[in-house]
Amino acid sequence: MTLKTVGPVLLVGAGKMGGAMLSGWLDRGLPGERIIVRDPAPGPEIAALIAKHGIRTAIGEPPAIVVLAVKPQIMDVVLAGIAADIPAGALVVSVAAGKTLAGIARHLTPGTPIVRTIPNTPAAIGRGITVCVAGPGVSARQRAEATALLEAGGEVAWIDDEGLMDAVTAVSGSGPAYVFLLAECLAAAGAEQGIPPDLAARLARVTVSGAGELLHRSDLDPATLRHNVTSPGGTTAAALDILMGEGGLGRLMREAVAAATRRGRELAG
Ligand SMILES: NC(=O)c1ccc[n+]([C@@H]2O[C@H](COP(=O)([O-])OP(=O)(O)OC[C@H]3O[C@@H](n4cnc5c(N)ncnc54)[C@H](O)[C@@H]3O)[C@@H](O)[C@H]2O)c1
Ligand code: PRO
Repeated sequence: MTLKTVGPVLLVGAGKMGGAMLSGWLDRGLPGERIIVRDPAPGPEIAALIAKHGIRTAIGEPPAIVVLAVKPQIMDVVLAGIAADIPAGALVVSVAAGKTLAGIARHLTPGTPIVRTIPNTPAAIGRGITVCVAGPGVSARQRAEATALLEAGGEVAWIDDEGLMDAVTAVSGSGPAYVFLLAECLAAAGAEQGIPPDLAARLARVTVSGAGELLHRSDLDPATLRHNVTSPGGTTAAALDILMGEGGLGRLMREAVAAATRRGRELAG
């Protein structure tokens, strides 16, 4: 199945995540006329995409896929409002953190096929990863259709155990924020050592994105790439003694991912 034949797709919520997915779909050739966007307050960039690509904001041809990309906290209210507009047999794809298949199904006609997913914002440039779990009644064709749509944002992985979704959210859904924080902290630390702030920010940005690109292109694992930077007794080793020491990045990351996983469970509602 190709992206060009997917849909029509109704996107409910075109904020940071829905907007990133929309950009990915358009960049990779989903025609604007096969997309409907429902968002009471789209940002200027989304409004510009809607105008440029002739995207509809009201339902005409019934959608074959409905992508739910509103905040988990308002999902129940939004679902109650749009349930009647979801045609029988249409596939519902949720990207909401925490919200379970059963929690979404409660609002929909019994038997509605639902796929719960967690994408991430690099989907905007086709470099994200989306993890999916299918509810009962999702056909092989609908799985293929969901995969084609989500692959516009990068890689797609299917899992069978919905219980893993909160941990997945904590790793790949939230993960880009941890990497951006690393760039912020690296810049701030460089400035503290006397580098002018603008240059420190540039060094951090190019270093983090360059290291990410090297990881992306290389066949080597991250530990080997790290070893390749680390001369025995050198400067990197001195820094890694801190970062890999007790209370260092390993422990902080474990605690951070555990906290995000717990929060996902709370958001189930
Ligand atoms: N941002 C991420 O990195 C990320 C990653 C994975 C999953 N998610 C999930 O994506 C969902 C959206 O998160 P976000 O970060 O894009 O939030 P956001 O606030 O940027 O976007 C939400 C959008 O929903 C719109 N909206 C509000 N009420 C609506 C309604 N009644 N009908 C239609 N649209 C409505 C808002 O105007 C806004 O544009 C959440 O459920 C979140 O868990 C986000
Ligand atoms: N952003 C959403 C949140 O912070 C879900 C993963 C990334 O809850």
